[in-house]
Amino acid sequence: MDDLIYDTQPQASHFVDGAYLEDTDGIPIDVIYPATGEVIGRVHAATDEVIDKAIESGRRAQAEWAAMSPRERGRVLTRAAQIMRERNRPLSILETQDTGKPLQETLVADATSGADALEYFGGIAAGLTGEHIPLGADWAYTIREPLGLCVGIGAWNYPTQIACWKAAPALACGNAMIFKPSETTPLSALKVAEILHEAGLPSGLFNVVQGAGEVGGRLTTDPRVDKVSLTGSVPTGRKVYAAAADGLKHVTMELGGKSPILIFDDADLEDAVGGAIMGNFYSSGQICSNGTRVFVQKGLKDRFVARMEERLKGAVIGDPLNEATNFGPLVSARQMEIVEGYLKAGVAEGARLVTGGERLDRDGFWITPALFDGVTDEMSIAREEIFGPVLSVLEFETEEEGIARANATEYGLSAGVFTRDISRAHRVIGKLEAGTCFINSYNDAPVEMPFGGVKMSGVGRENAKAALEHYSQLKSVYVRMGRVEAPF
Ligand SMILES: NC(=O)c1ccc[n+]([C@@H]2O[C@H](COP(=O)([O-])OP(=O)(O)OC[C@H]3O[C@@H](n4cnc5c(N)ncnc54)[C@H](O)[C@@H]3O)[C@@H](O)[C@H]2O)c1
Ligand SMILES: O=CCc1c[nH]cn1
Repeated sequence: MDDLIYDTQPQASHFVDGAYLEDTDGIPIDVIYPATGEVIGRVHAATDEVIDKAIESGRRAQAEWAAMSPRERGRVLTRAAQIMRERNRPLSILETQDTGKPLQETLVADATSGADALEYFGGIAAGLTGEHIPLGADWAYTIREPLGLCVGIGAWNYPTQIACWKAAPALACGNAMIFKPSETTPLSALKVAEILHEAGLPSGLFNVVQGAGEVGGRLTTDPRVDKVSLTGSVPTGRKVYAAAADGLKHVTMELGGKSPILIFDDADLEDAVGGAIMGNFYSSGQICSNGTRVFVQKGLKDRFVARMEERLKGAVIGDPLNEATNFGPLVSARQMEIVEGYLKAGVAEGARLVTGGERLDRDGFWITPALFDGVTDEMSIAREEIFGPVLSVLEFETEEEGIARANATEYGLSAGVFTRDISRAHRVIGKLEAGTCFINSYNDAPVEMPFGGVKMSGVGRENAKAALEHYSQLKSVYVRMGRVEAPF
């Protein structure tokens, strides 16, 4: 499979009912390679006819899929995982072309993460059982049933991973899914659909339709849809959650963050710097869980900043398809403008730009990794999600102060602690208001661990056994063994 290269112009815009589907009446969407700004493909947003076909085929297929044994469903997912692994390189190249992320990253974090999810949920599908509840002479039992037709709506930073993190638990539980990728990165989800069908997934169970927020909105509000799972920003999450609530639909909301990393004086400096690099500059800083507020205790702060500046010289910025490159462009001109705006705001508000933050004089959307020191809590770079390569260092003195300042945000996606004092590590993590936490590490996202946020960062969890709760519902059955006693 290593010689397989996918065409960046897909066969058609949508994948519906087991086949590619085109309808050029839909609004055209150009696919732009972020490293050069070139148009490398074009898709069309789904028309009402495409959406209707996706919904109808999904509902039809779901009824039969739910009637299969969970083990049979799991086998299809496991096979898809295997195909995905075999095609990791061409899938990674396509992901790099879609997102601009370096191939060095996409080879290890995108299709591989998608395959992990398919394998994990394929493996535990057979364990989807209810429970027996003894009630003296009588008893009850529960059955874990699917929700029906689920809609997945993706962000642009991890297109393959997001499609698989949603599809794998949904399908394992016996649901169908319609997935709408971000309009910025429409390519990879089509490959996920191809692979699932090649692995034996019946037609209609995983449909991909293209489009922007308007298509997402139509899917969210359609009464034939039972659940909506969004990965996106908080403003979009508010809209989608509200629209879904009107139909009392189930939701999963994987939203944005402004996560803290607390680095104590006793931390291993190299690990702390490495963790902060993983939490700020991987994927050019475009990761929801990034720890962009790096609180460093006073005794270590200057050494931390100096060492970070030094290690940032190791960023290899260049052609993302060259495996030596470890830092790529931002996903779009719009995202680059947003980041530039925050860089200017940081300087204007009095933070010290230690290094980076330069726009490169070349085609594409390039900004070098930026390190700010002397950041204070009220600055916009410390309060708002930037979603770009901008690390802010904030100094703190005591544990209590660090925790209070870390929690002073409406977000609650992730948090990290670096310290050699293991009691302190657990004590601090216990007090941090975040859904996904790390001790002496940052940004690991294994499928075995639940992923998601608290406060404005989200509702529900992806991955692990926890995801099954969000793609299934319990039916309770009371069983009377004796006669029914009634008052009359
Ligand atoms: N928590 C997580 O797991 C996670 C993961 C990745 C990204 N994110 C977040 O995503 C954001 C970046 O991604 P983005 O710019 O693509 O986000 P976005 O909110 O702009 O868009 C996300 C998706 O929602 C769709 N959408 C927009 N308006 C809609 C509406 N009214 N109804 C239905 N769908 C609508 C978009 O077309 C896109 O597919 C960041 O805030 C980041 O933190 C969160
Ligand atoms: O972007 C958010 C999800 C994620 C975190 N780490 C890898 N993917």
